[in-house]
Amino acid sequence: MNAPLYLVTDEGLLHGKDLYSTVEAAVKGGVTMVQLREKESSTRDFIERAIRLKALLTPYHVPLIINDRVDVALAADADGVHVGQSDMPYSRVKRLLPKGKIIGLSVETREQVIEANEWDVTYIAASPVFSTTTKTNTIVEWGLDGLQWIRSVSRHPLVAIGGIHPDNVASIFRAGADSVAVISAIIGADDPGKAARELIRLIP
Ligand SMILES: Cc1ncc(COP(=O)(O)OP(=O)(O)O)c(N)n1
Ligand SMILES: Cc1ncsc1CCOP(=O)(O)O
Ligand SMILES: [Mg+2]
Repeated sequence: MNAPLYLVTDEGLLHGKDLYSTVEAAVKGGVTMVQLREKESSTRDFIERAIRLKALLTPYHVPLIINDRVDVALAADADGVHVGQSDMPYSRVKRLLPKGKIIGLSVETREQVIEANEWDVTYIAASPVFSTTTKTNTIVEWGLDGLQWIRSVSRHPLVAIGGIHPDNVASIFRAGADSVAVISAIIGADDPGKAARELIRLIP
């Protein structure tokens, strides 16, 4: 996986901006992977957005990941799924998704990091690396020390998510992350393309 700048969507933070033009601007600015994260919408709306995003992203060769929902990923022929520790278990996701699809997994505890070494996930996501108001039902912040610890024991590519902005991007990569995933730093920005360009410039 080579996706150093990972954009996760959140309709609630668009503040009137259009989802598709926001994502396209961010991709033009340097985003290398996109996750459609819909916590409120109906299954039908989720699938419709996934199909539109997939069509938008394909010409840019940017993979589309679906949060939580394997059925939506299959319906939209997305490139993969991201699951957390309360979502469909890895073994089921693996069985349902065609070979070659991306599987991302959130890790919130040291035990979960060790357990993931048994599995062929595409990446693990340290969740959250820093506290964030975008998602509050989390256990504990990994911090930079936590990231370093994960890097030392995990065999998987490491994504960091939560509270990431231009001032802390470089330190996150120095701690061993392969990728930063952001919501508010791009989705909430007045100029999402510029925000993505600023972040990509800071990635070593
Ligand atoms: C890249 C990435 N990392 C972590 C998460 C969080 O997943 P989860 O813990 O299942 O929480 P929800 O996003 O489903 O609320 C993520 N979505 N993406
Ligand atoms: C989805 C998710 N999972 C862990 S933290 C988080 C939210 C990240 O949002 P932001 O980049 O705005 O802090
Ligand atoms: Mg989830």
